[in-house]
Amino acid sequence: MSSDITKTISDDQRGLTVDDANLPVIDLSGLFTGNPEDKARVAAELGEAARTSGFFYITKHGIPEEQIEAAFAASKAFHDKARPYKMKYWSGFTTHHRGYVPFEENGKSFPKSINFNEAWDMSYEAPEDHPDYLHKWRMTGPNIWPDIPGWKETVSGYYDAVFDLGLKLLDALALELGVETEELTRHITYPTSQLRLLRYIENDMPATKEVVGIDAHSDFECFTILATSAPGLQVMNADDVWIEAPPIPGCYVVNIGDIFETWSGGMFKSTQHRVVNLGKERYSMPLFFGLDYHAIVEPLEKFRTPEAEAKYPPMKAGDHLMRMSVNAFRYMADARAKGELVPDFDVPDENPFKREAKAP
Ligand SMILES: O=C(O)CCC(=O)C(=O)O
Ligand SMILES: [Fe+2]
Repeated sequence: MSSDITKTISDDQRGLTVDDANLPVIDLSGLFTGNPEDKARVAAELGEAARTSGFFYITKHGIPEEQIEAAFAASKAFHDKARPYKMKYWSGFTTHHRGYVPFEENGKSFPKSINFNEAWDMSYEAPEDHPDYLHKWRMTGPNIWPDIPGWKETVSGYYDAVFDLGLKLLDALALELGVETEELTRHITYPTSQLRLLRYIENDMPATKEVVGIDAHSDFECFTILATSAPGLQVMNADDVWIEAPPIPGCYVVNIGDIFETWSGGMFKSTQHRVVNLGKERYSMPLFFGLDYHAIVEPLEKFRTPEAEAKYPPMKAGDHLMRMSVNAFRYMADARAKGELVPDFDVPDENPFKREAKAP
């Protein structure tokens, strides 16, 4: 297998390049000065981006480059292990989605369509007597860890740093929406905020609608803070056109998710995005900043117009995550088929937050 082959990329997998499209880069340093005017300025920029494309880069975010590199290195150290080692930590051994997700678990139509990625998944640490852990299938509970020396410390330290950054962003976005931060943070005690350590697998298949790095989707939580090692990511802009979002040194990519779209009554956009199958090994680390499983999500009071209420009926944050995960991970679909996972919510074929791209 070679990574320097000329790839066949079908037309529907192409995007505008950064030269043709406008990608906001927002300097967050104003969130760390303690000066309310600085914070308001950053919040206004975040709001502008969240209302238009729902997607932006952030720089001066306060997380040291070495810490991000160490987390990438930990991801590579795990993914470089042999398959039998990785399968000892298969997420299918858990009922709260922790550990290793091999690529053939991805998507409900494998092998007709292939998402060429594998992942290590962890989330907010919750105790083993947490009622939602005992209940099962609620994405809540203790993490598991591979027995690689220092790995847990590196990855959990990274998680904590990005989680804290998420709280800062949440606070700024609350200001921008004109609501008390507490109105949002009251839903966060043991959140289902997952960190994925993704590796996209080298392959010489073409890039088509069926063969992708990750299929087009929106994220299900408040927003996502994403570090990437290489090109491949595309995001849908405000005109529903795909644009390439390559890594920019020192920056994270942030996209608004389904929860913020709902809270804002549709004013903030939950960004559709995908990773094209460029066939090269690629690493990425999204942290999906979410809420407690049982948090009820609906338009915030000030955005509760009749249209918004009709479009965004109340949903449980965790049910939304689970109904999407049941379709996304084969072991969950299997558990459901065997009657071990019995959803007490509807499982639609498609995410109601999906938007289609304009024809290329
Ligand atoms: O790898 C990336 O750049 C994006 C990953 C992603 O969209 C996801 O895991 O939800
Ligand atoms: Fe995503």
